[in-house]
Amino acid sequence: MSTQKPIRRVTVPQIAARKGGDPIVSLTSYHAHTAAIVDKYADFILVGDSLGMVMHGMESTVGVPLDLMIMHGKAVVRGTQRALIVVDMPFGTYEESPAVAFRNAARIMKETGCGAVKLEGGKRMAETIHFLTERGIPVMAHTGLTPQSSHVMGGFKTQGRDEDSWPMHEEDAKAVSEAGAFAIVLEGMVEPLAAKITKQIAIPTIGIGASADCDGQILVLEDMLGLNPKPPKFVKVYGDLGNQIENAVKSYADEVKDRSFPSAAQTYT
Ligand SMILES: Nc1nc(=O)c2c([nH]1)NC[C@@H]1CN(c3ccc(C(=O)N[C@@H](CCC(=O)O)C(=O)O)cc3)CN21
Ligand SMILES: CC(C)C(=O)C(=O)O
Ligand SMILES: [Mg+2]
Repeated sequence: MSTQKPIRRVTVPQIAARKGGDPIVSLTSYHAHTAAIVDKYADFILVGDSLGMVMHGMESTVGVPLDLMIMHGKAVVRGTQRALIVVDMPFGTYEESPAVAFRNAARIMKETGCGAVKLEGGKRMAETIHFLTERGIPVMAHTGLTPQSSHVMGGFKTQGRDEDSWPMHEEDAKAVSEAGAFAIVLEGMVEPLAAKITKQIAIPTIGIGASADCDGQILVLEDMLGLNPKPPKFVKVYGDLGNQIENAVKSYADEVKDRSFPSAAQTYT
């Protein structure tokens, strides 16, 4: 029998209470073994729908199925014990009505064991965010550059370049905060707008391509590890995994060809 006490995960209220406090650390993860590493350092881990592009080679996040989010969500929950796990609701699973959103969010939570869901949209999603949170589903909001709307926006476009659009972005953030979201991702917006919104609203802002003044930051893990050959400008590359993987694969290929792999250590006698 293990005497080790189970480690309790970071809770939604603990994240919400970090407004204006110690910066919230978060990364995406789609995979059990990498999530186990991220779990030691992140307050929450996002199973993002960017997995469609990163893991499955899709051109956008629009084609990501709910079942795929659930499969990767399960993998990350199994691989972790400490961080709060947040799973993205994919395009088409929440926009139609609060009732449809509830049905799909409840499925995500029951089947993965995650602690919260995230969905894209400001004012227009406020009613749905209220509906979910009133019924026991914590919601992280996501405004600014919302990749699921890339077909309407004409691509992945930085938001707030034109100061006339600032009031709209400020109202979006205020609306989701008042609707009950416990935190909000601000993606791809000019720095002063993200800083302004962070000061105005009561919930923590999590920046990606936004501002160092946000209450926390998030990046796509594979981007910051150096696996994405063409990362967006807002990514800081902390690792060199692309080259490390290539060198390892090349060594393996060489050793297979010259029969130095497997050697005695890797064979059953
Ligand atoms: N690997 C990956 N990383 C991400 O951060 C990410 C995804 N995938 N998929 C979903 C969205 C899409 N994201 C993106 C993708 C590209 C740009 C991009 O190319 N931006 C331009 C700026 C364009 C402008 O200024 O309007 C850039 O040069 O960085 C931005 C966000 C962020 N998310
Ligand atoms: C970039 C983050 C915020 C995201 O939504 C994702 O990875 O899908
Ligand atoms: Mg996403």
